Amino acid sequence: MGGDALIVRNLKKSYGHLVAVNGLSFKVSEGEIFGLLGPNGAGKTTTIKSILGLLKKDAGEVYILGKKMPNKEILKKVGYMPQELALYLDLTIEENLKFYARLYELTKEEFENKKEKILKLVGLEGFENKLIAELSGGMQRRVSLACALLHEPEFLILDEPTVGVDPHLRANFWEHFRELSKRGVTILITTHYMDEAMKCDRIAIVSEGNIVTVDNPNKIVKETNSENLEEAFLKLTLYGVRA
Ligand SMILES: Nc1ncnc2c1ncn2[C@@H]1O[C@H](COP(=O)(O)OP(=O)(O)OP(=O)(O)O)[C@@H](O)[C@H]1O
Repeated sequence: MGGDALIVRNLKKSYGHLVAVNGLSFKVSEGEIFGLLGPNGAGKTTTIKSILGLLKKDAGEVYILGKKMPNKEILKKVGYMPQELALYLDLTIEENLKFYARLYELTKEEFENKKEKILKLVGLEGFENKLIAELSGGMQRRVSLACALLHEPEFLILDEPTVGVDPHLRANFWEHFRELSKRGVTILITTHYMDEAMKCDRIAIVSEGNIVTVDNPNKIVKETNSENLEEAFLKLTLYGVRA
């Protein structure tokens, strides 16, 4: 692993009186798969959106790939899969992919080359002409992931990418994430699945806008004297045990 792909310092974000992110600081190394784990409402999505500049942070500093955010140029090197569906329902899979390709300024040739590969990865070859509205929820998530990966980003931010995706494809996705990481792509991912969190190099457990612990998931299990990550997670987020 190389230098820091992401530096977050003292990030704060409130919605009115509600403090969603309460001064988070963490770093993610180049090529690392870093998970954000936390109960519903812990502040994970707010953290991600503030990192990307989609939400205006109240305080703190964020650097992605060495550049202070917000920075539009850096966003070209970032792939983002939001939790909510960011697809045009009345367009086909191919038309949605094309839309993202234009956004990321891919040439027609680059698009054609990458399209096949990406559709295969998400298990949607042959479905190019299907309307998004006609797809199942899981299939729509797969198209969203394809859109985030199309321009081969150096930094991937995935907000619960595998919700509604069947176990077989979930395993495929994770194999691909690991391959990307080996090639130096950095991945910041949120998940509620403990088996996925165990596959991360490190995780930050977030609760009520604060980081409770950041470490390798196996170490967190060990240091909280837990049988597994789920038990460690419950101890850390319900009973406030520190790892
Ligand atoms: N636009 C908003 N306006 C007001 N409050 C918000 C808004 N978005 C989020 N919140 C609140 O901020 C807190 C953090 O929400 P956030 O979506 O960041 O949590 P999360 O950890 O991503 O949750 P989940 O696991 O359910 O996706 C919650 O209390 C939520 O209700």
